[in-house]
Amino acid sequence: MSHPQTAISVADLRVEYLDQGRKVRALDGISLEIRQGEKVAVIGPSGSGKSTFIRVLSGLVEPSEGHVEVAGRRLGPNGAIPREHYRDVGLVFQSHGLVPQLSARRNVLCGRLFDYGPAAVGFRPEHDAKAEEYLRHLGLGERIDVPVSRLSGGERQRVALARLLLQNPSVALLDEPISNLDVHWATRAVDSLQELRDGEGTVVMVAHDLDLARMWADRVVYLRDGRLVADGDPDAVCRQFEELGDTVETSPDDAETDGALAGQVAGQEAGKEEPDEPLSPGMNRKGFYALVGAGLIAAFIWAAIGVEFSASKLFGNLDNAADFLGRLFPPDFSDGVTEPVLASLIETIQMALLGTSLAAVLSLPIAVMAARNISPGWLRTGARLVLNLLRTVPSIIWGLFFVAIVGLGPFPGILALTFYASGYLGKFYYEGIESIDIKPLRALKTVGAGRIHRFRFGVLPQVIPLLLGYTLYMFEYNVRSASILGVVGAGGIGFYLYTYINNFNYAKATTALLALLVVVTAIDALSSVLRRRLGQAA
Ligand SMILES: Nc1ncnc2c1ncn2[C@@H]1O[C@H](COP(=O)(O)OP(=O)(O)OP(=O)(O)O)[C@@H](O)[C@H]1O
Repeated sequence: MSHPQTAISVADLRVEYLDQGRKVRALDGISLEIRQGEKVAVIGPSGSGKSTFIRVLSGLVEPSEGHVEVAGRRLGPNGAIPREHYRDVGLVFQSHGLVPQLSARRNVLCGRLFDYGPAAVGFRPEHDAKAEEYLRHLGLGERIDVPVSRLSGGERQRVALARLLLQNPSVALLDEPISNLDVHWATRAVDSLQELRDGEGTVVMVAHDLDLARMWADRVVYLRDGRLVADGDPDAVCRQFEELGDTVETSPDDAETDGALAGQVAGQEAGKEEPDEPLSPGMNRKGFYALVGAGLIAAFIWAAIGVEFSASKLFGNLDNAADFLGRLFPPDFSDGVTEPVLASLIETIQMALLGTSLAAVLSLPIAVMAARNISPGWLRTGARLVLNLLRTVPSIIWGLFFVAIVGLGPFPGILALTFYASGYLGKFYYEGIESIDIKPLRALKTVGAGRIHRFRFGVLPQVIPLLLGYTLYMFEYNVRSASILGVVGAGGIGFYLYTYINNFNYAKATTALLALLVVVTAIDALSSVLRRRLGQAA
């Protein structure tokens, strides 16, 4: 254990990344100590290892070698970071790590999640008041309850800083936190860092502005090619930096090394553009697409020959077609037809509504179990198997099964729709859950949020609009599916369609089809408006 006044202790730190099988050394033998309360700026040209340094101190990237101790806790190698670590250590990335769907206020409040139990409802008034005070101080008084997705890059940076202030950690680590701010707000932002732990907070900040580093920092650390070039008095170190002719560039927003972290976490390279290189020896991308195209054409020909597909069969029977179409019109609108058609149409919609709602309830837990980013492998495999099975059986076959079990009527139809739609909804849901942005989740973890908090504040706001959209789409689809279940006696308008056509009452069948067309078109229009709204809310 180091001296109690030491906030950060690093000895002989080395970090290597694996980049397409090659080792890239990002940090190479860094040793330094930072005392509690010190304000340290880290400078260096692009690629010198500044972000990696911050990430190692935060516990997000493991050191390959060396000793790292932050806020009295030894980090890595291969050591899990306890949640308590993130009460003492706060982080701000250039890519903010905010939850876009939540308001600025709620994002800031997430900085205190550590103080709340998983089932807590609402935040304490004193935290709310403080969150508001910090947002106002940083010039966001008018934007407090606006979702972060509608804020500019600079505004988001200020929200992330306000969250750090509310978290009030003893060690604050910031990676280019003010790159999008003008001088006025940048100065105010760095000044506000003095408030952390009543001035006793330790701050390590990657800085791209040498003037700001000179003005604000007690000490400047200068990295180059992963090595420590200088460490000490801000004026002297910045002068050395200028004399060496280095330049500090701001990392492009969002493309910053968050990708680096993803690479580490997933064990694969990230944040690198895929080059247009040969896909396998001797084949480039164009050759690959030509091969795929030829394969598709061959598959089409194979299928057409297999089923004796021939356009001449249709055109050779044009007389029959004309005769059939002639008998469809005019539709029969007599009461004896419209009344049962309308009643069965209403039943069809009711079946689709119930089937879709039950499917949503049934498939959501299965989807959570099937999502790669949430569930362990063994559970995932089982859950996906269940969803595949549900999807494999067509709705009409489910209808036959349930008619055999519970008898004729709309009830077996509802069960058939529930089972069939669960297979699809479950797949849509888990793909939706897998597509969420994990940066905000990671950021929530770094303010000490537990699993349930991360799900409530990080996953749900992102997926709810998406899942509602899928469910609406499924309802739309189920109205169509429900319209054929009557063929097997499982309720809905299909019964009349089937009976009319079987008895050659084509004019009556046309009436039923027209009624169905009107309803399906209206539901399509309504559902696409609703889905568009949900998309905007997302
Ligand atoms: N996930 C990764 N995989 C492979 N190499 C990586 C990865 N992340 C970073 N590197 C490499 O490690 C070195 C240090 O990168 P780092 O992002 O820490 O530097 P930086 O000083 O923060 O750069 P910048 O100012 O451009 O953000 C660079 O050579 C970079 O290409």
